[in-house]
Amino acid sequence: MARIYVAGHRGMVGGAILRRLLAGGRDVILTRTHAELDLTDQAAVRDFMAAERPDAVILAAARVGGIHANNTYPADFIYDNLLIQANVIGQAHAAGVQRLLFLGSSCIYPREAPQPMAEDALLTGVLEPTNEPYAIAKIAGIKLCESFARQHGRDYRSVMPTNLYGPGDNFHPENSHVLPALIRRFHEAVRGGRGEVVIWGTGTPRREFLHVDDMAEASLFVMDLDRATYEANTRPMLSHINVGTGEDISIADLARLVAEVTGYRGRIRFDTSRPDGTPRKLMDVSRLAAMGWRARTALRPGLEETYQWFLREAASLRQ
Ligand SMILES: NC(=O)C1=CN([C@@H]2O[C@H](COP(=O)(O)OP(=O)(O)OC[C@H]3O[C@@H](n4cnc5c(N)ncnc54)[C@H](OP(=O)(O)O)[C@@H]3O)[C@@H](O)[C@H]2O)C=CC1
Ligand SMILES: C[C@H]1O[C@H](OP(=O)(O)OP(=O)(O)OC[C@H]2O[C@@H](n3cnc4c(=O)[nH]c(N)nc43)[C@H](O)[C@@H]2O)[C@@H](O)[C@@H](O)C1=O
Repeated sequence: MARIYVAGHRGMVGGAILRRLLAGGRDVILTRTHAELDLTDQAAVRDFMAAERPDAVILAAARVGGIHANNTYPADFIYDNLLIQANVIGQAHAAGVQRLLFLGSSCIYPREAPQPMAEDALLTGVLEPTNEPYAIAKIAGIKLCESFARQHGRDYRSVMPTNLYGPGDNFHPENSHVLPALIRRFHEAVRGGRGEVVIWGTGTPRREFLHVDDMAEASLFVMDLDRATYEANTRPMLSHINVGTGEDISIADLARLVAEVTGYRGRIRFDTSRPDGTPRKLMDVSRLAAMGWRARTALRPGLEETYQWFLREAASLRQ
């Protein structure tokens, strides 16, 4: 019976990981809301870790947002995420926590990385400008875990998720990621009888979408790997492991799929004054596949399930 602290348990990924851990019934789960424990506050995180001394930490708390949020609030994205990561990872070590899983992001890879992007593409080229501050913070998170492993023997691991979606997502009209943003926009167009929906950019970028329940399963799979297997598959630097579906779709085709799922039959217009961001960021998921994990949820059923969740929860969505 391990005591596991899930940081960010009210978020989309943290919530999915919490559901999975509770369903497993094996462990005692520690949680704190943002109001109870601000992870940018080093003294508060130090006191929490010293008092609770969890056996393991899953770091799914972060300042998170889509291309517009990243492009508009770069200081918030680099500063808050550097603080959250340094505090949680550094104070976990100080409190003697031996096991930790850090969630990074696919944006850590160079904008022009060969596709699909393998783990060793990290730091081989310039990053996508629209989310470079956030990406730098995430790269620092990987290096924090790796360094506490090398210097202090900690078993601190990192997974790099591709774009995620599902229940508990952020559907904010401006600051969310593309998939939830389109669900909300097409839904409101149908309800409002509108004949046109505007999509940002050219529609030509491609994205890979992993359902958050698959991400939760993959996170615990990596967490439970024996250390020798994890280290053998993250050489030379004990670094990180990609998590994705291995398939991508253009934003234009995603929009058509969301239109079908929401019953929208009007026109789609592309607002090319809005940025496209990275042209493509398909993850090479062969390392994780070689260790025995693959995504199971196809995009169409995953989208339909997410839309049903959206309809049930629309009244209480994060604004
Ligand atoms: N969503 C995606 O497409 C992707 C996500 N990821 C990564 O996965 C992880 C989880 O993302 P996701 O679940 O989508 O994000 P969410 O925004 O849904 O959840 C983030 C959680 O972190 C909490 N949080 C933020 N700042 C603080 C703070 N200062 N102190 C305490 N808690 C805080 C939030 O609480 P509150 O809302 O109350 O502030 C929220 O519960 C992140 O590391 C993200 O970078 C990686 C790739 C893709
Ligand atoms: C997970 C990942 O998520 C972010 O990177 P991103 O994938 O570029 O982000 P996104 O999901 O917001 O956009 C994907 C594409 O979609 C197009 N797009 C069209 N219409 C809308 C729209 O209405 N909203 C949004 N958000 N995008 C739209 C948009 O123009 C772009 O071409 C970063 O957080 C990054 O750091 C990161 O980690």
